[in-house]
Amino acid sequence: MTHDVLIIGGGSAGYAAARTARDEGANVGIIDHGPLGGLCILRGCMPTKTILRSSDIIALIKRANEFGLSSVSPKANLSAIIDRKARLIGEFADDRIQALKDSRFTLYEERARFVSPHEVQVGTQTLTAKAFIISTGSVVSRIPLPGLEEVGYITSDEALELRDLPESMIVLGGGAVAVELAQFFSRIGTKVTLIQRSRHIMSEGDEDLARPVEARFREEGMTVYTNTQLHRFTKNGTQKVAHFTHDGQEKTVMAEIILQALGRRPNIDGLHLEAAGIKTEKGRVVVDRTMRTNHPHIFAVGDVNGLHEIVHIAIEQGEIAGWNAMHANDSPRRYDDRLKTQVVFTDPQVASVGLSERECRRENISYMTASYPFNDHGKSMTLGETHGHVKLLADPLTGTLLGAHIVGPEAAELIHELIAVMYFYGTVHDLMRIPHYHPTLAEIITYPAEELLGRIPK
Ligand SMILES: Cc1cc2nc3c(=O)[nH]c(=O)nc-3n(C[C@H](O)[C@H](O)[C@H](O)COP(=O)(O)OP(=O)(O)OC[C@H]3O[C@@H](n4cnc5c(N)ncnc54)[C@H](O)[C@@H]3O)c2cc1C
Ligand SMILES: NC(=O)c1ccc[n+]([C@@H]2O[C@H](COP(=O)([O-])OP(=O)(O)OC[C@H]3O[C@@H](n4cnc5c(N)ncnc54)[C@H](O)[C@@H]3O)[C@@H](O)[C@H]2O)c1
Repeated sequence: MTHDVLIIGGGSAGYAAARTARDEGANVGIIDHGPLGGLCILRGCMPTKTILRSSDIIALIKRANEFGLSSVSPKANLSAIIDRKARLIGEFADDRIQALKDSRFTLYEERARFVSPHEVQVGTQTLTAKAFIISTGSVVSRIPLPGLEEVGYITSDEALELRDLPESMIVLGGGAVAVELAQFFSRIGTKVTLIQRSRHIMSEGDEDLARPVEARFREEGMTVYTNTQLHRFTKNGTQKVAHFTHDGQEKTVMAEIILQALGRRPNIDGLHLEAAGIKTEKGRVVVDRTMRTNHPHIFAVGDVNGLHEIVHIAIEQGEIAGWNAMHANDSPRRYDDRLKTQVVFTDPQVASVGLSERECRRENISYMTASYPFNDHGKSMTLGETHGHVKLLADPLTGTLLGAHIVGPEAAELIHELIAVMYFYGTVHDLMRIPHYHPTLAEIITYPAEELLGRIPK
């Protein structure tokens, strides 16, 4: 069987590529061994955000007194939370499965492997195509820490299926998976200890964004160790024990369950990329800005290229590859990460777009920055949501926004004004001219903008 475009992996990136290539007139084949639906829907973005809603609500109910309401002692029913998640995820997955099975595509529910740069084996069939788009996603990294495999652990996959509330949990790591799930379990009643190697959680971002989240975690009763080195894991009866160094001191922590959230790696297992001569580097498929691999007719998009494991970026890359695959002789579309955005859905939320201070320093980019705290902002005070701040980075001469970062209430929503302004190469002057309703959380953006405006040479 021959196709114009063959997509290997029908998750968010692959489906976006398939739809785009189809709209450009391609005869598209999609190969996915299943379960169909993709990480974001089945075990990523959507299930985590669904269960976090329950833990956010319970945390707010526990603060009833603060708002002049009689206190209540809510209790979480983890099994019911998982039922709600399963119901919603089932609906989201059904929509995606229907779309993949649409007659506009040919769906092969098989595992794919390359036989040559122009052929892919699925079951007993060999498929050929003018272009291939690899979108096989990522898998949890196995980290060789002594004793960890032997004592056993769960990953985010199993954490999203637990029905009995663990009494205690050690969370390894301080990335997005670790912090979102750590706060979920802590808020619904598990005694959580989070162990992070770097000096602060969410170590890819600026330190000032992590500190308010760590403070909130500790206030809520979580134990957070940063700046650690994990040594080994042992068992004490049914308890699992982590042995580590913290600030130079030997420590041990015991818990019923270990959640291993030490990162994911591109999923190239069993694809036989070598049979097609596709270049990889540190386990990721190497691509250029047009999403092409070292073969111009083979593309790789989403988590499998290891650029950013974020779903809207996976979709954007899929659309770029789907279009480029059908326009080999036109000027190619390119992926641009100027507006790279990430949100972590803790409370307070953390949202970033564009450059961080760390990136500006590393790349020698001149910038000026100003921050404003939510605990001095009227609307957040009325809401009782005063953790965190807004930080803007701008060009010191022109005031053009280079990056924007929010740690605080509704950061995930608030960041979109800044994404829009940056999309149009807007400046701090623009932020001051755009009307902001009073009293809103969004008004806070004007305070650091005003400070930066005052620093621009007249
Ligand atoms: C717990 C968690 C929470 C997350 N939360 C968020 C969030 O809130 N926001 C956000 O932006 N991102 C989030 N992410 C990241 C996001 O889910 C991923 O970046 C995104 O889903 C990746 O999409 P993809 O299309 O690259 O891969 P996937 O969706 O994983 O698709 C890969 C597909 O390839 C198929 N496949 C694999 N190998 C083969 C093969 N050999 N042959 C045939 N088919 C194959 C698989 O069955 C799968 O359907 C989260 C991730 C995790 C783990
Ligand atoms: N809200 C969101 O958008 C969201 C939510 C969850 C996941 N994701 C995406 O999924 C991807 C995977 O997330 P993740 O949190 O699993 O990975 P990650 O790479 O973001 O974090 C892994 C953490 O483990 C630590 N670590 C790694 N090896 C270690 C070792 N040997 N000892 C001690 N610590 C070690 C790292 O310092 C880091 O803090 C991320 O890229 C993230 O963007 C996004």
